[in-house]
Amino acid sequence: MPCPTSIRTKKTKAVGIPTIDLSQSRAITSKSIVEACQEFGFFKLINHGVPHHAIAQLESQGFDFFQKPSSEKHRAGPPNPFGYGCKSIGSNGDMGDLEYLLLPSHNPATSILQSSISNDPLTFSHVVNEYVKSVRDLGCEILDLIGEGLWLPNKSVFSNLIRDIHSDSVLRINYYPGVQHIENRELSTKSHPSNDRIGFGEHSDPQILTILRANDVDGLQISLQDSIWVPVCPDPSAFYVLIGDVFQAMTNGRFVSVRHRAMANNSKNPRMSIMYFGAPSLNTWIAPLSEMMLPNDKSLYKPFTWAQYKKAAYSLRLADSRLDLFKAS
Ligand SMILES: O=C(O)CCC(=O)C(=O)O
Ligand SMILES: [Fe+2]
Repeated sequence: MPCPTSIRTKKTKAVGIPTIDLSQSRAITSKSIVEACQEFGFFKLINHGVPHHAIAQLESQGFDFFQKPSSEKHRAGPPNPFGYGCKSIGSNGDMGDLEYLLLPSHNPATSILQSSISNDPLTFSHVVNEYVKSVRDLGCEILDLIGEGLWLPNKSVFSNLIRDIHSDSVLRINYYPGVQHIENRELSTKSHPSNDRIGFGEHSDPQILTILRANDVDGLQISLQDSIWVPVCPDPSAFYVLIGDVFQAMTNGRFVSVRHRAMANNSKNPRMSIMYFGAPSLNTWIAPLSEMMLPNDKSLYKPFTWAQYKKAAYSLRLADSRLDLFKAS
């Protein structure tokens, strides 16, 4: 499916995927980010200020790891809670050819894990820390802009959640091998790769927000209110921001957590996406902010801690609407 130049909103006007240019004035960016979060729960970010070398070095470390023989990669797994995983062992609705690395974002990975991922664990750890710090700062900036755009008395109310040293944020690197690899394997089972295989099934991210960066290979698709899947053109110089379920709950449904999926890779080149999932600490209570409610508004969600949400969310199938579990009656 070719990348569209425009998508339809629920008001059925055709607009482009919202693009936020962080080099513009704060007043303009904060207003456009809030609009994008309300309408799509998704936007593209350009002029984001994350140094090119921080991205390039992590991408290169990722490729070095995923190109290792399978037996070596499995030494860094299973991802319990951090390390290497592959979807052939997943059973919650996602399928296809996907490998991944899950890494902590506040405390460095254990040295055992680092040395099972890289032959140069010190460099690996330095590269991951530099990337995480830059992207967390970017996440705080976006959340502060949202606080300003919503005219909140404390504009840092959201960013403080991911600044917290106990924040449960994580870094995930997904790897979708190129078609050559798939053909070799599938030929032996006499089937052929098709254009509609799913790499990572439909879902919304449970956290506050996700900051995603991918290389120049198609794959990511977002679903709009009318359930049409819209392919997102790859742009390795940009980041994509996805609103998660916790943000939808804190804004009492004013922001929407975007449903998305990644198609299996039909390109010759591997696809690599890197996600920073910004999350509160496990014992943070999540409930709609009073500032998000008009006097007669009812809270749409029952309060929950992030630990409760995580546990409940991961017990469901990936595609299920997990926030429904905490709908107020
Ligand atoms: O790999 C991608 O582009 C998306 C993956 C994703 O949605 C996730 O890891 O939550
Ligand atoms: Fe996701």
